[in-house]
Amino acid sequence: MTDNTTSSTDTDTGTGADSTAPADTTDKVQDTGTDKAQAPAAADRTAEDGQPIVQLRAAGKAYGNVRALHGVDLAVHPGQVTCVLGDNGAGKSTLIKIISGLHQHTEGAFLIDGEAVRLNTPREALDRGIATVYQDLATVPLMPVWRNFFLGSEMTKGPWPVRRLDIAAMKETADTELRAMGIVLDDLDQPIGTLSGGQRQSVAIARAVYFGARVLILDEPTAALGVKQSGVVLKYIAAARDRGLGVIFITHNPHHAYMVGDHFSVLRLGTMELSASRADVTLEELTNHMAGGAELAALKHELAQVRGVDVDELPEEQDLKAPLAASEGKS
Ligand SMILES: Nc1ncnc2c1ncn2[C@@H]1O[C@H](COP(=O)(O)OP(=O)(O)OP(=O)(O)O)[C@@H](O)[C@H]1O
Repeated sequence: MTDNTTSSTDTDTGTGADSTAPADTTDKVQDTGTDKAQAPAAADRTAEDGQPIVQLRAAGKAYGNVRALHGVDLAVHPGQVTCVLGDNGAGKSTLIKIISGLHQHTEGAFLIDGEAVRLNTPREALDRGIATVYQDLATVPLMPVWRNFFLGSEMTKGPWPVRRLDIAAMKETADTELRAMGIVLDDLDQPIGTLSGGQRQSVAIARAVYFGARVLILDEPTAALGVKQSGVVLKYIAAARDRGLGVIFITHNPHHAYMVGDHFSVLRLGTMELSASRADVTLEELTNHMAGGAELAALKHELAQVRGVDVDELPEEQDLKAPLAASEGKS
C-alpha cells in the first residue's frame, strides 16, 4: 500500500544518518513539515460547526482504463475516527492517495473545509493539515527516538552561520509530547529500532499530532502487528481522536476498526459497499461485510486476471450462504 513516490522534506540529519536511512524516504513517517511555531494546535483549528474537514463526494479515480474507485462518499470530522475497510484491490490505497495529494480524483469532488480542491503534491496536503503515516515507517533505526521525532523538522538555535541543533529542546519537547499522548518510554535516547512496531507507530502518531495535523491518515497501522501491539496502536488512535483530530483508519480488520471507529466505510472493488455510523452497524454485520461478499468479490477479481478461469462459473455470495442457512434450519 505504501506509495514509493512519497517522500518527506530534506533531512539534515547531521549525524551520518544517510548511511542508515533508506535511500528513498518512502516508508518514512510522512513529514508534517510545518514549523511548530506556525502550526496552531489541532484542537484550536477543529472547532468547526459540524463541517467535515475532508470530504469526498461521488469521487472516483481511473488509471487509464482501470476504474479503481467510483462514486465514493466519505466525510472526516474532527474528533472522529473514520474507518475505511476493504480487501485487496478494493481501492483503499487509491482513496488515501487522493486525500494525501499523491493522485488526483478523476470524477466527483474532493473538499477540504468545504472548499473543492485538487491537490498536486503531498506537501499541499500537509499544508492543509493532512498527514499520512504509512504502514512500514521509515524511521532511522539507529537514531534515538527523540531524533526520529524531529526528523526533517529539527529544532535549531543560534544565529546563522553558527546555527546548530537544539538537542535539549528537542529531547524535552519529544518527551512532553509523547507523554501527552500517554506514551511512556523508558529512554528517549534509545535507538528507535529497539522499540516494538506498535511503539514506533505510536511515536509516528504523536509526531503528526505535534506538527499540527488536523487529519491523520493511518495506512493499515496494525496489519503487521500482533494482538498486544495492535492494542497499543489502537489506544493511540483513540488518543489522537481525543485530541480533536479527524482520523482515517485504513484496515482490513473489522475487529480493530470496531474498537475505535465512529464511522465505517467498506470498499468493494472500488465502490462503497457500506457506509454506516457506529450506531447503525454491529461488529457482526461489519465482519460479515468483510468476510463474506467482499472477500468473494476480491477473489473473483483476482481470478479474473488468470487466463482460463471463467468467473461467471464461480459461486455467488448467496450460493455460499445457502448450505449454512439450510443446516441452521435443520438444527
Ligand atoms: N497505478 C495503477 N495503475 C493501474 N491500476 C491500478 C493502479 N493502482 C491501483 N490500480 C488498480 O486499482 C484497483 C484498486 O487498487 P488499490 O491499490 O487502491 O486497492 P487496495 O484496496 O489498496 O488494495 P491493497 O490492499 O492490495 O493495496 C486494483 O484493481 C488495482 O489493480
